[in-house]
Amino acid sequence: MSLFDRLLGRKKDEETPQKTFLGKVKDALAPLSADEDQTLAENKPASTPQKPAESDSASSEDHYEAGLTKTRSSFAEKFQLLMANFRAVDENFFDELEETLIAADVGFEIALKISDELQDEVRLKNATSKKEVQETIIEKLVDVYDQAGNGEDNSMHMAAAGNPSVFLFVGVNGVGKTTTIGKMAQLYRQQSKKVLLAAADTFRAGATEQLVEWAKRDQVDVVTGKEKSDPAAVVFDAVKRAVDQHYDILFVDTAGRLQNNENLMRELEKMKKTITRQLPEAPQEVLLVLDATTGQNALQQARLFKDSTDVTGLVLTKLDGTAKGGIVLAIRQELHLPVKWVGLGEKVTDLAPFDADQFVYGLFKDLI
Ligand SMILES: Nc1nc2c(ncn2[C@@H]2O[C@H](COP(=O)(O)OP(=O)(O)OP(=O)(O)O)[C@@H](O)[C@H]2O)c(=O)[nH]1
Repeated sequence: MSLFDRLLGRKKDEETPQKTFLGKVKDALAPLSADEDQTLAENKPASTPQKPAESDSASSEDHYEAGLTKTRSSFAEKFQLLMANFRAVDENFFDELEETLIAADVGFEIALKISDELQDEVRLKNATSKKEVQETIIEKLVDVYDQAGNGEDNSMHMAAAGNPSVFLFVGVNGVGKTTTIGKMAQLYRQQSKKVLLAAADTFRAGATEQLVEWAKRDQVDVVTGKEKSDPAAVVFDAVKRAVDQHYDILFVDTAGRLQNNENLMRELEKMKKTITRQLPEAPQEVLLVLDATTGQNALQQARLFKDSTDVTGLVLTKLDGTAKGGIVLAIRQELHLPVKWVGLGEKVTDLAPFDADQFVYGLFKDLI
């Protein structure tokens, strides 16, 4: 069944009063109960990628829907305006469609591609009425979105049993690295993981205190260094402690800004080598954190980091504060880097594992 059909079914279920929306969505999106999921997770070899099971899937759905409100309503509004002015399937119409897509930050090239493919499809289906055209467009958008993520591995990679998993967080300053670590550490700790944080952003005054605050709130341990000290030395101490004291997960917070990008990338490489020297299989994840509110700028940053370091996945933060959620499509289509987590608010609970179905539903719900 295509993603579009699944979403359509979900929408119909939502409108059917006899079964609750939540119940239906659970059937459609979560074939395993939390218990089954947990049992399966326990039976998997330790190297199998895992994410913390959602302790409350209802809240995850609510988060997606609420977190994507701005993008959804902004796109729906523009799209409805486009359709309200619909006269015929002509060049004018497709020009306006391109503009609507670009405004949602799906990216220029993708907007053109979608528009071209749609022109073919609308003709092929001989769609002329407003309703037919609208349906074809939404189906195509969902389809393009789904295809772009084909074969994408959104799971978190974990170390073999007995070794700590190391997650290195990179990204420019202010994107939400520290906040994401704070939220994620809490999630894993709730799963009874022994969690250690490393404050390797020794560059920015206040960065260490911020992480120490999170560690207190999460009730997890943290390794710190002096301001302006060598971040690799902090990483060295943290990895050593993680190994010696049998931690399950080590989160490494890094600086977002140095004198220049070259220095920043060199510093990251040095940290990675420090990790690998002690734990050859680590880091299991190098997560690039991007601020969704910066739209195409985020894409530019992703290109830069992807070229300089082995990014394994993305965390897209602040989706709640932007109408530019279409950026996920641009990232998927262009960079082929899996989005692994999304930040949907400032609270500790406002972090969710990326779920394509929930995301697309959150985007197009009002138009399906
Ligand atoms: N609305 C919203 N705000 C967020 C989200 N994630 C982070 N923030 C906010 O973004 C701001 C910057 O977050 P930080 O975690 O300090 O960013 P950073 O990347 O560690 O910054 P540097 O330490 O300067 O490199 C803070 O005010 C966070 O509360 C999110 O998902 N939604």
